Amino acid sequence: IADMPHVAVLPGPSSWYKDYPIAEGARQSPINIAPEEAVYDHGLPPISLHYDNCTSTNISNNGHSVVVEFDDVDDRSVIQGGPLENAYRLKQFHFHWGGKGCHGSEHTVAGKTYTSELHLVHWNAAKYSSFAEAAVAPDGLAVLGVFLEVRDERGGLNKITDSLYMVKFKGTVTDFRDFNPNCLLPSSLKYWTYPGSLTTPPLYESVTWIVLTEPICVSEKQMGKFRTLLFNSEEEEQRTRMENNFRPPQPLKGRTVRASFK
Ligand SMILES: NS(=O)(=O)/N=C1/NCCO1
Ligand SMILES: [Zn+2]
Repeated sequence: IADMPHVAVLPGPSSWYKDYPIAEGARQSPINIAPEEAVYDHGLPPISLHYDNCTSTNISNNGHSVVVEFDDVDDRSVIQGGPLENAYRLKQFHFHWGGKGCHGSEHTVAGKTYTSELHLVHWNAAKYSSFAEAAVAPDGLAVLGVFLEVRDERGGLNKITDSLYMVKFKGTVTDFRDFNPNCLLPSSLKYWTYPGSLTTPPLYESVTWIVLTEPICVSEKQMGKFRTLLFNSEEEEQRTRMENNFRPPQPLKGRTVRASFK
């Protein structure tokens, strides 16, 4: 036994149900979006994003992704409209990506995967007094999903990719001020929306998903910088590249995906 190999097995999505039974719940995310099955809802207003006064504070590696956090003490940066009854406050954004190649997104569109997916996480501060309280409420969170596909470089992403070397290891964080996520949005705000969950443990079924149909383009070089991040902390001997940090699509279980467009 003493000479057992030190192979750390990362508990992947397929074993999360053991610690988080909700993993097999009725409104889990991500899902495969089938555009032909989506129901156009003419009652769905456009979504409106107010990020101009947003205050980014830091960028960090939490061992699952790279996260940019925002000051969420007031409604200076919110998403509203669309399927949302209230304004939801921007708390953080992060990404999911693959290894080399075109997989890496969490949601898929008619089975198509993208190289990455950006999640802008917001919480319902009109009804709840903290992110933690909102995170366990069925209408507590709203996550805006943006697909990234490999083509030309996206200028607005460079401030992030040029900072990644400072958060290489799990548990590292560094100041990251004056970043406005408007520069990471596509020209169209056409979206699909459905009731879902966090895609990472604890997988709470508290997310109204708003997934934009139009991807943004990023370069292979920019994606390569995400893959220089590590899952491990500097103290650990293991050096495992941070990639394929996406959960695969989950059963729809009778949910309807609504489209904001015909
Ligand atoms: N991938 S996700 O559903 O946005 N997951 C989380 N976890 C904390 C905030 O957003
Ligand atoms: Zn995410």
